[in-house]
Amino acid sequence: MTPATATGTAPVLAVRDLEFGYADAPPVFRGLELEVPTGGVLAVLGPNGGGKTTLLRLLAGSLAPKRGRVLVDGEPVRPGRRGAADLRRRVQLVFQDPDDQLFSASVRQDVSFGPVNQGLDRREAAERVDGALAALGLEGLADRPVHLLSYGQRKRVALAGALAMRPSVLVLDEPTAGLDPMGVEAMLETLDGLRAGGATLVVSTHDVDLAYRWAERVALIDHGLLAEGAARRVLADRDLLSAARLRPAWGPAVERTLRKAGLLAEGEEPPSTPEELAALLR
Ligand SMILES: Nc1ncnc2c1ncn2[C@@H]1O[C@H](COP(=O)(O)OP(=O)(O)OP(=O)(O)O)[C@@H](O)[C@H]1O
Repeated sequence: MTPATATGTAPVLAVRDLEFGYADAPPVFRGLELEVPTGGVLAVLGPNGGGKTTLLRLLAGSLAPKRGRVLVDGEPVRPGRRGAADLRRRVQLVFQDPDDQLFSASVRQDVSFGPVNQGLDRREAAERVDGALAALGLEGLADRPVHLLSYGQRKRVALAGALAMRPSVLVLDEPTAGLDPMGVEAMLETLDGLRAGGATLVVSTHDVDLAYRWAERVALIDHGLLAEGAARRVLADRDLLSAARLRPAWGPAVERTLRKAGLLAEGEEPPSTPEELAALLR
């Protein structure tokens, strides 16, 4: 991953004047401008069909823009297959459904696929695979057949495979979708660990409350960028949420109520879990 850098430095990824549409359909994006700050979590929110997956795939080089550019570390991605392959290596996409990503017989084989295919020597590849398995708590499952794992475990294996590529940016399509509440918290804890290590994460979600409590920045999209900025500001704006066809979050309403009741001082962070809220009200 990139070394630890503070949010607010030059963007690690940017799109400029980007246009993309699927065959025989109106463009999903036209003139799209977006920057992904280095370090921290950018959550991409929008309604069903709004273009979240399409944007993530454009950022990760698995779709090519019809017009405009993607820049990594300020450098435009070269046109053509080699440019796209370079982008895919530096920006790793983790699909929403792990079964779209996993195809090897065992967990270790699957996580090894990227590093081995990249031509790394065996020792370096094994080191990366061991590191990724450890980061995801999968050491005990390394030799298990992938198809015998639970959905949540398969999601972790897919993430480990991306991590083993040591990308500059991890792009995760709905990483918490389909997980039970404990699975969601475990996934967030893992992603928090990566963030603390300096990773840049781009995460799509429909969950406004999750983005409010967890992401530093958000991009609201619905066939174009509606707003981008600090999660606490954008997601407290009911008009913006309504324009993005999203329901208001509980978080901002709770925060407003606590401040009005004098239970939260100026500059004090609002609670981000039910337990923290309960402690504040005790
Ligand atoms: N392979 C494809 N071929 C044609 N149209 C597509 C394809 N994939 C997506 N679309 C269309 O592009 C638009 C954006 O879809 P996309 O999957 O990016 O939205 P999304 O925000 O990720 O949706 P969801 O929240 O339902 O996953 C939609 O109108 C969708 O029907």
